[in-house]
Amino acid sequence: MTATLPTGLSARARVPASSANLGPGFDCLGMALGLYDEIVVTVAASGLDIRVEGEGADDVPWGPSHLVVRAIERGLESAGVWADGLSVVCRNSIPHSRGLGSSASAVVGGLAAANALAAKVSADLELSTAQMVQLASEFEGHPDNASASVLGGAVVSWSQEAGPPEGPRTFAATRLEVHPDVRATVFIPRERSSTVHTRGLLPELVPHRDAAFNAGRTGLAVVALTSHPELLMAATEDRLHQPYRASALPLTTRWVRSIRSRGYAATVSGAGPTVLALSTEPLPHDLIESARDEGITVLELDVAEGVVVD
Ligand SMILES: Nc1ncnc2c1ncn2[C@@H]1O[C@H](COP(=O)(O)OP(=O)(O)O)[C@@H](O)[C@H]1O
Ligand SMILES: N[C@@H](CCOP(=O)(O)O)C(=O)O
Repeated sequence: MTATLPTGLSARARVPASSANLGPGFDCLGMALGLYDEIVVTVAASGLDIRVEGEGADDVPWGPSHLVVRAIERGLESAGVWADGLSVVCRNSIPHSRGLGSSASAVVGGLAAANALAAKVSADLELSTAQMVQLASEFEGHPDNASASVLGGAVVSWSQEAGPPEGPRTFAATRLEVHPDVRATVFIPRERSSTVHTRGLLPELVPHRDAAFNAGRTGLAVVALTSHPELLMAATEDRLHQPYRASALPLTTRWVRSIRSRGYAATVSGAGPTVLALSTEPLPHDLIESARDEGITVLELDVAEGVVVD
């Protein structure tokens, strides 16, 4: 039986951004980063009232098709609860379409807020962390981003395909504890890039030697991130997606090369255009200043914990 949530019941979710792939771990490695969206959901007597502040406020729809609203509805349905109306406030700091997992953060934040509402009515209704990973990954489509925003730290995510390729998939993820010396710096260009567009540039098949190269580098990335950060340069090399996306991301590609030429590990963050640098010391001042001179926003971010609700 579906429980109806009482009017006035409220929950808040604070959800981190994420950087997917981390170089070689295409569609399977991710890291939560300390840049946050906040979502406040209150049960109303009827209708939908939505307010968006900050990143994307002028671009996203303020109505039922809003990604956060759709995620809240999915979360309520999965937890087996019903709200007669909703008031939703989104305070966004994660830039959209820059390769920092904004869409996954929106979905994880909406699901987590809905789950918190359900848990306030009855602890028995609360979805588990594994269910959150599954729901967020199937809803958003990028388990590397979604798992990082749910679990925090760095993550390895994987899926089991049941039946035909377009059929339902079971997603799972595990968290890696990032070595405390690892620092994450993001270089965020002004220009946007659509994940769907740059995924379309990837070939259906890749040479076996490139697949083997990435398998080795992905294993190495887990070691470098958790216990041997001195291996980060080799561990962030990739042949599966960055070379194919380079033509669509000239500024990003130039900055990945430029940072690496100075001896610091750098990769395309997710599908770009942001560059993620991973280092054990702060990046040189002149490097950061010349990026800023090109209009690139440079931020050193903490490796974040997963979504938090209250
Ligand atoms: N907080 C949000 N609220 C509503 N929609 C969002 C939010 N974040 C992202 N989106 C939607 O997702 C799109 C960006 O997704 P995508 O191209 O995958 O880039 P990203 O790397 O930022 O996830 C935005 O254009 C917007 O439609
Ligand atoms: N593995 C995906 C990750 C997309 O991340 P986003 O932050 O750019 O949406 C990919 O590389 O396409």
